[in-house]
Amino acid sequence: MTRIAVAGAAGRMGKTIIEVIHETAGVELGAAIEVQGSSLIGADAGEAAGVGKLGVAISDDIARVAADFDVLIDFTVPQATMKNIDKCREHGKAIVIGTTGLSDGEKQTIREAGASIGVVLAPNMSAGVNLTFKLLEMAARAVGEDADIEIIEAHHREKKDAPSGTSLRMGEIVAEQLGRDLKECAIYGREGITGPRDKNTIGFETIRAGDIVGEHTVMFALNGERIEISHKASSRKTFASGAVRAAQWVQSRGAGAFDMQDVLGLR
Ligand SMILES: NC(=O)C1=CN([C@@H]2O[C@H](COP(=O)(O)OP(=O)(O)OC[C@H]3O[C@@H](n4cnc5c(N)ncnc54)[C@H](OP(=O)(O)O)[C@@H]3O)[C@@H](O)[C@H]2O)C=CC1
Ligand SMILES: O=C(O)C1=N[C@H](C(=O)O)C[C@H](O)C1
Repeated sequence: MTRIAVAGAAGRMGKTIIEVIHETAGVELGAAIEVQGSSLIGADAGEAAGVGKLGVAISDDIARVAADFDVLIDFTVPQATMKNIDKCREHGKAIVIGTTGLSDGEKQTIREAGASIGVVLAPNMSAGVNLTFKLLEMAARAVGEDADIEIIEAHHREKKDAPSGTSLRMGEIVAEQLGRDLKECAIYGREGITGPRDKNTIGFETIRAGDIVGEHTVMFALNGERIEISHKASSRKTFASGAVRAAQWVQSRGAGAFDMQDVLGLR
């Protein structure tokens, strides 16, 4: 049995993860964490998630519930994730991180925690997106040098970070295959007299609208044809199921820094 704690328990992803834990054999909700001052501290996490009473009160202090879980799943904000990684290190707990908008330095600190605890960090926990990453490697190798490459992503109106963590990872994968540095070749949106397109750039377009769960398209445009590799998520359960699977996987792995390619055996 894997006992899971959920950070950001009252958030969109936190509630969905609690729902998936409730529906999945071999896992149980051990603890639920929310930000200090939240009106839901002390409330039942199952009731807050809409699945009925689970007997787990939402806490604002990981230290106080450390004996109740094996793996923390964190879908919050970078500032909270960085505090949670320290707490997990302190208490010897594995962690699965889905939070996006992390800086390069923050990602490096998270990976370094893998020296003492199990860490899975991935901007997208869906099996479909992780398969898409492999297709992008193939497409970039086959036509990337000759193509104009554009990455288009769409998410709900409440999303805090842009471009999405997934689209940035897609850009990195394509750039790596082409021997380019994404930091130098990325163009984020266009406006004004931009002139003709520089062939070596990778463009990003961001849409924020309505309740879109998460959509990503990478376009490889050539003369006379174009290839579009797309993924469209229609339910947050696809991410939540991946996160729960990662929690079970990392519990049996021990220390190390991993991503969903490792969890899904796609490396
Ligand atoms: N890797 C993946 O597969 C996916 C990643 N994501 C990412 O997950 C993150 C969360 O997304 P989403 O659920 O939509 O966002 P929400 O804003 O709905 O949820 C975030 C939750 O974290 C809470 N929170 C903030 N600070 C803390 C803290 N210190 N301790 C505990 N909880 C805290 C927030 O509380 P409050 O609102 O009170 O501030 C909120 O309830 C984003 O970075 C998003 O991009 C999303 C989907 C899939
Ligand atoms: O905030 C979201 O909702 C999502 N964020 C992730 C990202 O930034 O890539 C993944 C997913 O598309 C949903």
